[in-house]
Amino acid sequence: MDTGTIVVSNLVKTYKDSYKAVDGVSLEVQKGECFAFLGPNGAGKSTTVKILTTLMTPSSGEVFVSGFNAETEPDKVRLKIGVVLQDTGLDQDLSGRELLELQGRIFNMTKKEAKTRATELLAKVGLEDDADKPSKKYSGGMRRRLDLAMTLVHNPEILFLDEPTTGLDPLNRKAIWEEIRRLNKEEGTTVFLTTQYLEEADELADHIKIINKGKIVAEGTPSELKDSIGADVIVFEFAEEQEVARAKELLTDAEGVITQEKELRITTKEASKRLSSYLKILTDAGIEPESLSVSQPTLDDVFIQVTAAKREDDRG
Ligand SMILES: Nc1ncnc2c1ncn2[C@@H]1O[C@H](COP(=O)(O)OP(=O)(O)OP(=O)(O)O)[C@@H](O)[C@H]1O
Repeated sequence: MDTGTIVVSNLVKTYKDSYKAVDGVSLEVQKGECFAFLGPNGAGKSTTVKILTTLMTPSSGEVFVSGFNAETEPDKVRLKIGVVLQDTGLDQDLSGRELLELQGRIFNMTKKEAKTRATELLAKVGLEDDADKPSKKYSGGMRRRLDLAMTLVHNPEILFLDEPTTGLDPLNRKAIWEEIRRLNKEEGTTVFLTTQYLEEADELADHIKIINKGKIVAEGTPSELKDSIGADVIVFEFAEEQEVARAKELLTDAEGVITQEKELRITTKEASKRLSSYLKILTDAGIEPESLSVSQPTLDDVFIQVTAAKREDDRG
């Protein structure tokens, strides 16, 4: 019944210096769902993935993966999951085919079974033509496809992907997305994804949670998250950062104001009505925005809004 599910209750991870990298995270992923975990650098995503994939033990809380306790039954969990971490460190002298066959043998396949599976997977991820090259000659995109194929050898029920497309060009990113989507939608593999690309989460995920400083700060489907902003976004761009700070001081009655470099973003329910009064306040004070726009919120706006507190803190 629990096959392909992830249940995390009140997970806490405190590193030696007593900093809580994960601070009471709870989440559930259903079988066949694509779940995305978003957060700024250092939010606690990789720590969570390491605990869910049995590479690290929690300080407290419980984690069940495919019905098995990740802390007390790690071997059972490992048989059910495939993991693509940020740096996989594959043996670069071996070819893609050799690495896949070796992986098959690690999962107790006969030589013949491992060969067949390797050929099948090379075709699946589009690496047939380069199957026999040493993997050190692979491009970044090819290596990511090989990483993905390596995790699929034993037909995992759940796939953990830690920033699967970081560093890839748009074409390779799209190819990886298609493969993830196919695995998820056609083969019913549960996917747990961490990403810094909101576009990636928007494209792939059924459900998103945003983590900041170890705590979940927002959650929902991509459209629920966008709707949660409940308003339009006015973006002013200025020539100088000082003008942004000055504009923020002047627009005292604006709610949901976020500044980022030369941009000032206002999230408001009455964008068109308020725009002219905001512009007047600014121009009266001698500040001319270089550009302005009004748009529907994107996942970026949700992300910027819920993680803004962290950046304000970082600036001190
Ligand atoms: N082994 C460790 N010892 C001590 N602190 C650590 C360790 N690993 C991570 N941290 C700290 O825990 C916090 C969460 O780190 P984590 O790597 O989980 O974040 P992340 O969301 O994956 O970030 P990124 O997007 O940069 O990979 C950070 O403040 C990090 O510095």
